[in-house]
Amino acid sequence: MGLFNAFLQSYSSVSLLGALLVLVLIYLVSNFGSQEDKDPPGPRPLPLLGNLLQVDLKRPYYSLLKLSKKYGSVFTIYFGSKKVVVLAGYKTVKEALVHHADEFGDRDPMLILQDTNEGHGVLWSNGDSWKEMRRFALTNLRDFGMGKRANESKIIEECDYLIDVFKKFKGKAFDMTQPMNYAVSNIICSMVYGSRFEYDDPEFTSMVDRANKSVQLAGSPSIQIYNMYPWFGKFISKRKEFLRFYDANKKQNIEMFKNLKKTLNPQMCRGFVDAFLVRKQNLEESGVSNNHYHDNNLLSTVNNLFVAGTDTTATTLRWGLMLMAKYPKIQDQVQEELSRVIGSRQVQVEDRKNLPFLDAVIHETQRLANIVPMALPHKTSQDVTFQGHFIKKGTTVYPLLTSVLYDENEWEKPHSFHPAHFLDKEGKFVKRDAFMPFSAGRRVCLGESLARMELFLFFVTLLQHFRFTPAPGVSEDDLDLTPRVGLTLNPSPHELCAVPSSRLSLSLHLTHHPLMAQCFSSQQHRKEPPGPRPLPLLGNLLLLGRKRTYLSLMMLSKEYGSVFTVYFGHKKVVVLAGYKTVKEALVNRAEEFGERDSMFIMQEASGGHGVVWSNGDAWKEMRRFALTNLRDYGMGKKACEGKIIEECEYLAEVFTKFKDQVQEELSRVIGSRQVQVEDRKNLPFTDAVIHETQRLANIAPMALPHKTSQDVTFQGHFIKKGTTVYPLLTSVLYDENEWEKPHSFHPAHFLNKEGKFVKRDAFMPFSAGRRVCLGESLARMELFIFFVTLLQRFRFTPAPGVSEDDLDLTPCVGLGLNPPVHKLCAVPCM
Ligand code: HEM
Repeated sequence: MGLFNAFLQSYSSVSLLGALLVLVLIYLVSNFGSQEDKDPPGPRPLPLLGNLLQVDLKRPYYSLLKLSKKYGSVFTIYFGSKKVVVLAGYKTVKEALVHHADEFGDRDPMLILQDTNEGHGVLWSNGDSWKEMRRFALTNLRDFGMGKRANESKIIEECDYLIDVFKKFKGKAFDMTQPMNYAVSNIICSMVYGSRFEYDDPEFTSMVDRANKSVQLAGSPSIQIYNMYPWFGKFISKRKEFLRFYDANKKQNIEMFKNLKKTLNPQMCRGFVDAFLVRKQNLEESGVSNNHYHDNNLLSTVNNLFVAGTDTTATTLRWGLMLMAKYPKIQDQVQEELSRVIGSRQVQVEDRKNLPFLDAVIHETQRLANIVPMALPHKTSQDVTFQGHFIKKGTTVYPLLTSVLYDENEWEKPHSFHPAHFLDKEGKFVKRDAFMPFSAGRRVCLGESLARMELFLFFVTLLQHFRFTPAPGVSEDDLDLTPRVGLTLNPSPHELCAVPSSRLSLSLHLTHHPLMAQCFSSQQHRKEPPGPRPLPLLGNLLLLGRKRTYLSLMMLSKEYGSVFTVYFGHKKVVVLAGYKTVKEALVNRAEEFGERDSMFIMQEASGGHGVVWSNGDAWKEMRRFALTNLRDYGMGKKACEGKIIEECEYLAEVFTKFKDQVQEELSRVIGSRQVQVEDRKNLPFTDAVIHETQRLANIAPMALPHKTSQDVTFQGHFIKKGTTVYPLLTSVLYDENEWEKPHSFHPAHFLNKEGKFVKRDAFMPFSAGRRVCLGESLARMELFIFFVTLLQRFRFTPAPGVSEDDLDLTPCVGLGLNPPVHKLCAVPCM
């Protein structure tokens, strides 16, 4: 039925008859459909139509699943005259894609995508060009943050924008497709173009809308007919629409490339496009012609990343929210786990391991949503004998991912939404082999790590802020899970309500938890943190060393514990000491301890503006803007590396002026190559030395003063809203429970027995939580490159006449701890 409907949608009956006649003639002169002995079995094809009568073109994956029950896990089917081998079930798909990765690893582009991509790019290409583009895209997307921490804050920031949009609907029902697409698209855009876009920027929104519509069109029955019978092309209106969208996005991309080219700085690539243009330029300059870095590959690869990076993840998220609305009890469980484990603080990727139920729900959403049901068509790169069947080189192969994700031998309840598929008896998360929504093998999804991070952060943040329900008048049962037709499976059009879950309801929720209930009841006693008795006017000033307040506070913490009160004159201050306490306050209770308390002098100077000394919405906006823009200008990215290396050169020049060594000898010896950030992983000892320097130097010993944003009960103590709080970072970096030799310079703190670098939780020189240093990634990169470059070129020694022991490590007084005034020799290395 689907087939004939598709015909009737697209043709007049006269042209249809004419076309059928042509097909009959072609069939008669061909030996179509003749089966070889060892061909995989399959239903007998009809002339011209092949097996189209057995396939519902609106849901071909579903028909193939049914056919696999009859013909087994490797079978042949004819889409018109096109012979296709279908692989079904986890074991078979895995065996083909993973164990015979090369043989089954080529792509068979559908005709409509061959027309537009012409064998370029990464999705629909093959051979050396595909290999080079895939490698280049992977390397560069990783450099621009894919799967890394750098991306985490970008995604979290984008969640904030999305939340603002959702809030505007004030709990009323709306279609979430567009805002979700824009938010997700911005993540790939910032990696590809180097910037995000506003949701009301018509250039951006039209590009996303067109991409989304194209994916839907590419899976429509009439375009499938075109893929099988190209002769009908000009009669198919959806094909024309698809090509129109493709051309419009192509034009827009060409315009964007032009603009990026105008401002291109090879030392500072903003994103994938810059990196590509620089590579292209370098190859041209060195006279290498005939390479893969040409405009067509740029255009197709960017388009592929843009489409694949937007549609898939946004669709999965919409399925997730719809499933939450349909199964409110599961949503309850997710939100209970969220409030118990992270409360209202900002989520981090690291939290995933402590949120097994939520993780299971995301995995189960991906499994059931099954958004790429037949993967993308593969092709055999050579003759293969597989499970006793012969498959000729060049045969189209569909790895039927539906049959893996719904495999009855692998899943207990393959057709239900059952998060327990991913939980063991103790409620711990368990991986499942047959979880294969990203496919596997050579053509496995290139954006898997990015998608996984996005799904987690977006999903958690949305569920922290909203409760999702069906539109008024629609029951949970009415929510229809039948997917819309398309190349990827979207939910059918629907609206949901995103009802803001107020902080109050979160807190109320929390009081049900025994630990929290304990806190709430102790609040009634208003037990303030202990501390030394203050004198009138002076407070505890006599106890606080004038120069090294942080050391006095360390001493006081030994007496009064990890949360204590101290009076700076008449100003009451609560001090937090030790890794566990500081982390609990700044990370787990980020909101309550996240305000800045201005020092009077800073308040006078800054007027409460800017990002360090401000609070409220102004701070939020400035921090977000500064972070986005510093990142756009390279912070924490490869783009920054070149800039820092350049600066090292200037510094090295200054240093060498003080020595009488010959410049020429210097450059010859250091002529070895320049360090790169990537080298860090191969320099564990250097890395440990840098970390240990930061730990021991402890340059921000009391962080900057915080302030409670509301009344807080913390570790049994009551702290009033507006109280100044000092997270005593010294007490974290020198915590005797955390460090083996807290007061010595001991790089081994960061090395395991094999000499490999190990992270330490109590390494917190940048502080943590809401007010964590905004420039952490930049600083870490600078420290590494400066330090390594200087040590590559110089040996540092005390000034003549000063012994190593004479070098005094007592820091200078100041807001940050500087080394005391001293001179060193920078002796150029051989
Ligand atoms: C939930 C999200 C996603 C899902 C379920 C998904 C799934 C898939 C699947 C099934 C394939 C086809 C694999 C095959 O042919 O065997 C694929 C390919 C691909 N995906 Fe994804 N994907 C997702 C997100 C992303 C993102 C965010 C990006 C952006 C970088 C991306 C980029 C690609 C590319 C470039 C390919 C083609 C790889 C090649 O042919 O070598 N995907 N994806």
